[in-house]
Amino acid sequence: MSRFITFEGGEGVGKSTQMRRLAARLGEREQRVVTTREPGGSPRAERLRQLLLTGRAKPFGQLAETVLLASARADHVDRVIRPALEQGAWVLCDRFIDSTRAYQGVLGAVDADVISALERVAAGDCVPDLTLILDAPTELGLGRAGARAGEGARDRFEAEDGAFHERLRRAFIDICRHEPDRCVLIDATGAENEVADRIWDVVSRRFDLTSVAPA
Ligand SMILES: Nc1ncnc2c1ncn2[C@@H]1O[C@H](COP(=O)(O)OP(=O)(O)OP(=O)(O)O)[C@@H](O)[C@H]1O
Ligand SMILES: Cc1cn([C@H]2C[C@H](O)[C@@H](COP(=O)(O)O)O2)c(=O)[nH]c1=O
Repeated sequence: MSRFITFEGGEGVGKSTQMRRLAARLGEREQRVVTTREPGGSPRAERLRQLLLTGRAKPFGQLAETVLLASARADHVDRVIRPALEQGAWVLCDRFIDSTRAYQGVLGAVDADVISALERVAAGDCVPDLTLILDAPTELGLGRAGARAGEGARDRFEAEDGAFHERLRRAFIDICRHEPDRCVLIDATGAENEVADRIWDVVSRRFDLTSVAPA
């Protein structure tokens, strides 16, 4: 059984934090875990991440950015995700296909057929078994992200206005509604421990780990 879990949601909701928490919990149960992220995750894809997040690719337009994201994803899947799954590891990934659907598809108005075609080319059969969509009021997520980065260090999406982030939140909720078997909406409000417990509840039930005690 492959175990590919992705973390999705708006800016600053706690995806990276919760991915680390879940990795630690799985590690305590002697599971082999690979954590990774998008855009990036492999050396070549990390170079494309720099282009995208600094805004240097922005003048080329939304379609070109979407193609760059797909190129980065193809390398990441081929070199990191698929090999790890084939070796029996759990793969936890901070953002994946749903971020492209939400940011480039819904917010960027790139045609849904183009997004789907690029998704098939880049990810192929590497579809997540479970996607945790972390949801919180946008001001909470942006506040957390701002406190972490300092105002001057926001990336180009964090710097978008409130309406952008509300639409983004709605886009992720809609994705969850359309794919209820794969996606689970997680209440990301409250303390880190509380959110981690909500996630563990979902993961341990889904993958039958409720009776596996920490080593
Ligand atoms: N439940 C929580 N309560 C308070 N602070 C939190 C919580 N979860 C995460 N944080 C803090 O909020 C900040 C953002 O968290 P994190 O980087 O995990 O979010 P993210 O969703 O991965 O952000 P981004 O979308 O920018 O990648 C960090 O400083 C983190 O320590
Ligand atoms: C995978 C992916 C990501 N993005 C955007 C979303 C975020 O603003 C950044 C990544 O930054 P983070 O701090 O690592 O969350 O990239 C996107 O627009 N499209 C995508 O497919």
